[in-house]
Amino acid sequence: MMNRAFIALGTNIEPRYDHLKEAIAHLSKNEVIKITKQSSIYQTAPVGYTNQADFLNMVVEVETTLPPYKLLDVCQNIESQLGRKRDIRYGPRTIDLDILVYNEENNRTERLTIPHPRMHERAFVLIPLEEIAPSLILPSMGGAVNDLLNKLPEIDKKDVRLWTQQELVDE
Ligand SMILES: Nc1ncnc2c1ncn2[C@@H]1O[C@H](COP(=O)(O)OP(=O)(O)OP(=O)(O)O)[C@@H](O)[C@H]1O
Ligand SMILES: Nc1nc2c(c(=O)[nH]1)N=C(CO)CN2
Repeated sequence: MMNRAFIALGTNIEPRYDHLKEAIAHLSKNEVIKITKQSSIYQTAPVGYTNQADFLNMVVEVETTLPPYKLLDVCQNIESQLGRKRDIRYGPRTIDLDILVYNEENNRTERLTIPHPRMHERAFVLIPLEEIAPSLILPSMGGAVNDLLNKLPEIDKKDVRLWTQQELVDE
């Protein structure tokens, strides 16, 4: 069966753009995962643990025959392959892949909670997600992506802006 999932990517250790590109390449080369939509890349101020570098964030839509836990395995293997080390909670990372949504499923275990429990309060997730799926409905979170984004305080959104490849040249 074909399933639709959304995956959020984030990185704040250089070379950030390369980490995004490599993670996308790993996803694409998986025979049972097809990337069907890809947001722009956004430069975002760190949320949570704020004493760290700015992130690049984006969201992709995928079609896959993998069940949720297998998709999580793929995401975590990509994180390991790109050299992610886990130390500070919410701290710096070479790459982070979070499953935001998987079909209409609601799952709540420590290893995997879907929809992602913090996505509705994160502008760095909702802004790229809105770009590719504005009317995606998240019943457990109280509405469609564009509604959730409208409910976020302006102050949370002001530090999320489009990132251009020109900035790669300048970096
Ligand atoms: N929807 C999900 N997507 C990815 N990981 C999840 C999800 N739900 C639960 N997890 C679990 O969360 C654990 C910690 O993930 P991670 O270290 O990436 O957290 P974090 O990125 O610091 O914080 P956050 O989860 O708020 O983005 C993972 O080991 C994974 O099993
Ligand atoms: N801007 C931004 N801030 C974060 C991010 C992230 O991807 N982008 N990820 C975090 C850990 O999940 C904590 N804080």
